[in-house]
Amino acid sequence: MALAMFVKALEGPLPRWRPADAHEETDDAHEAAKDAHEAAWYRVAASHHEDAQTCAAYQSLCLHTELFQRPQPSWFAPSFAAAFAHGPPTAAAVRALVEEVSPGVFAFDFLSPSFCERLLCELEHYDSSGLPVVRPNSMNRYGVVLNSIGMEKTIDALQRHYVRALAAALFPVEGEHVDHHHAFMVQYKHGEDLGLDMHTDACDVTLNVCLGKEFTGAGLTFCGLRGGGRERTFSYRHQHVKGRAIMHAGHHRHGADDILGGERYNLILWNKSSTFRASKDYMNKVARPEADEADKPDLVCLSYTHDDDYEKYRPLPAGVVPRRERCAG
Ligand SMILES: O=C(O)CCC(=O)C(=O)O
Ligand SMILES: [Fe+2]
Repeated sequence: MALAMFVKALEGPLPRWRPADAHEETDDAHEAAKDAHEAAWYRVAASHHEDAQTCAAYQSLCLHTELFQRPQPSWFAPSFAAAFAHGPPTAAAVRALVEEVSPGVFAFDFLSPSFCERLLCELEHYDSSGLPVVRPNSMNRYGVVLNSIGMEKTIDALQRHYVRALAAALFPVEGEHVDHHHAFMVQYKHGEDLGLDMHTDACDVTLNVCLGKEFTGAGLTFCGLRGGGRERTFSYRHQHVKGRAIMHAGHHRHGADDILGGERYNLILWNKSSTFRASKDYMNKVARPEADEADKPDLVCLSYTHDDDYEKYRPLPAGVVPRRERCAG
């Protein structure tokens, strides 16, 4: 019976449950909802199917097959590999490995320069393969989602064996047990995206590591925590260094300053925790208001994507549609 239901589910969405005495007048509404539900299911299924085909196709084209397997100690900076040589380090050892460069922002040497170069070559090779490119999110017009090219298992292992211990030690509430993720590469250069508007991440704990290449400008500006009362107050400007990573809470407002010259590529891992997301702490977090627009913000902390009062303080950047028009449309 259970097997039969499972097979049925693979064929398509299960029929929606309806109370036996549902009134006939609601039939049309129910039918419309059922159609929408089914259409959504088929869209998701088609997209999974396309992703699976892309991953399989790229396996025979990729440059470095080891990048699609378990992470190796040689991928990491020596200090990072040493800290994990005998399994995940204690919280005290994690604290000794990282530097808290600003409250809630931790920096540490993470990847070896040669690994950064290999990963970048692979991602550039993917880009020139002609296979479909899944972009990271609505804000990044370039870059690629790593799971969509076949690296999901590698990133799963990276999260489980390395990142989880860091997130748990540095963010004991949100990061106690990160267990799923969205992993992507972002890129900035003249003629493409120059920077990234102020935002918070759709995750619990973010890991952000610079892969190179050479660049000037392109700092990462931090303001406050969403709902913390000082969300739009400047706190820190980070200068990325190849191989070095930062870890911060997803609800820490940040944005990428425009690049002035060269090219910058970063690998971003949005870590999410199922346990945290089922907790009261999480419910309280999402219930907090976005930004306190009563307070006078620091100009660098304003977001044209998220703040209704942006234009009260600054003209919109060229080409940006006012938020009220975007939201009305
Ligand atoms: O460019 C960066 O370093 C950060 C990018 C970022 O914050 C994001 O993609 O969410
Ligand atoms: Fe971000």
